[in-house]
Amino acid sequence: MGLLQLLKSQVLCLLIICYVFLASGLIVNLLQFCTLPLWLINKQLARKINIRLAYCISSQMVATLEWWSGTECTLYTDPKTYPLYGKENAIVVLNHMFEIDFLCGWTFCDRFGVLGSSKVLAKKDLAYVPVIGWMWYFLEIVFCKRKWEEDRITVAQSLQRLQDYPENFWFLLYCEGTRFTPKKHQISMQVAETKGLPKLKYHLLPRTKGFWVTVQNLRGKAAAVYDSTLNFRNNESPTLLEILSGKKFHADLYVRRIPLESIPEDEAECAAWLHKLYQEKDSFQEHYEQTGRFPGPTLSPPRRPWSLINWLFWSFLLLCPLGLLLTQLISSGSVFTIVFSLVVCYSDLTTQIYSGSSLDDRPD
Ligand SMILES: CC/C=C\C/C=C\C/C=C\C/C=C\C/C=C\C/C=C\CCC(=O)SCCNC(=O)CCNC(=O)[C@H](O)C(C)(C)COP(=O)(O)OP(=O)(O)OC[C@H]1O[C@@H](n2cnc3c(N)ncnc32)[C@H](O)[C@@H]1OP(=O)(O)O
Ligand SMILES: CCCCCCCC/C=C\CCCCCCCC(=O)OC[C@@H](O)COP(=O)(O)O
Repeated sequence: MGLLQLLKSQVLCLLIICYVFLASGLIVNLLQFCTLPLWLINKQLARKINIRLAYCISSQMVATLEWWSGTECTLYTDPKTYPLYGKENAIVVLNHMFEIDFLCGWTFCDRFGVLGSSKVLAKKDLAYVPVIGWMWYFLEIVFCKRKWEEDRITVAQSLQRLQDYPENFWFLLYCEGTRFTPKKHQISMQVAETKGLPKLKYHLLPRTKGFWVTVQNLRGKAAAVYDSTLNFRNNESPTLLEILSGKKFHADLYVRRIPLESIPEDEAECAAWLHKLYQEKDSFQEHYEQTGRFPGPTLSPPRRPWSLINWLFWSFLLLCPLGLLLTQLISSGSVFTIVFSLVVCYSDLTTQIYSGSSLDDRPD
């Protein structure tokens, strides 16, 4: 492990990153709250301001992936459709296999200039998470309770509200509804069997209702579905903690642009279409497994400096007062200072010992 890598893996660095994220996030949430009266006067302006405020939060996580961990992202796609990315509204269908798949999605959003405005069909519980969940409330993120009797109305209404959204957005849909685990896979393949559907090896059986309601309600607004399949090189499954510890990975994303008009309007036909899509997605994963790459040409959209600039700005703003406070505490020599310093040093030491052994003991 190099010196820089060792430095990045210190608990103190993790604490600093989380402090900047939480403190800046709560400030942004407060600013978002202050835009409430504006929604009554000028809704489109309020939306545009909230897009920029949301960027301040989500781009910090993007910066940790791109600039702190140095993770690289390669896009496999048709060069003819590439110029359209970021220039139109789209529904993104992504496999849900990795802890940080949403973060890789955000990275691509940033590279195509739609990070602040991008949306997701998220479970309702996430709306109550401070910083991210509160930010999403002002971004008009669509939440579902995963109870179709209720969702069919509320999800459709939330999607209809996006018809006059003033900026381009990508709407992310994890049709599998939950992250892949062998146990969930086994259950969902039992459902596939009872429905007479072909088995999938790398995906859970997609939930078709959310996809159908999204396509129907975004017709005329979204131009296409971006069928996206994500994988990491060397069979790795990165965690958020590893990214925050500065560990580098290489993500590969395979994207196919499918015009929205080509998707059937009828619910049953649309469901059958989605099942077929997931069978194709499964074959792309099989291709990756066999060859270590997705089919077709590769492109590497460059990372942009804005996420880093935003991160440095908030770090400067929030770490300067903290530094001053700590200097004052140390010079006062209070008991608190000594206890705090000891706790930080101790946790740093134990993490080094643990990470040293656990990383080295990992199987190849
Ligand atoms: C160029 C670059 C391109 C791309 C870049 C990539 C991405 C970037 C894009 C945007 C990024 C933006 C934001 C991302 C940020 C963060 C995201 C983070 C978190 C969000 C993650 C979540 O919260 S996922 C959970 C919530 N979402 C979903 O659940 C969506 C999928 N679900 C549905 O659609 C559901 O249908 C529903 C929620 C609408 C309703 O659910 P409900 O449970 O009520 O109904 P069902 O659908 O289950 O209907 C019952 C039918 O299901 C069958 N069944 C039963 N058991 C199973 C099973 N185990 N598997 C499959 N099916 C099952 C049952 O038989 C019923 O069948 P029917 O025939 O009657 O339909
Ligand atoms: C600058 C970096 C600062 C780092 C601070 C870390 C704080 C991280 C805080 C928030 C991240 C929120 C991301 C939310 C996305 C999580 C994905 C997710 O939760 O998917 C749920 C889905 O699978 C369904 O799950 P279940 O079926 O219920 O199981």
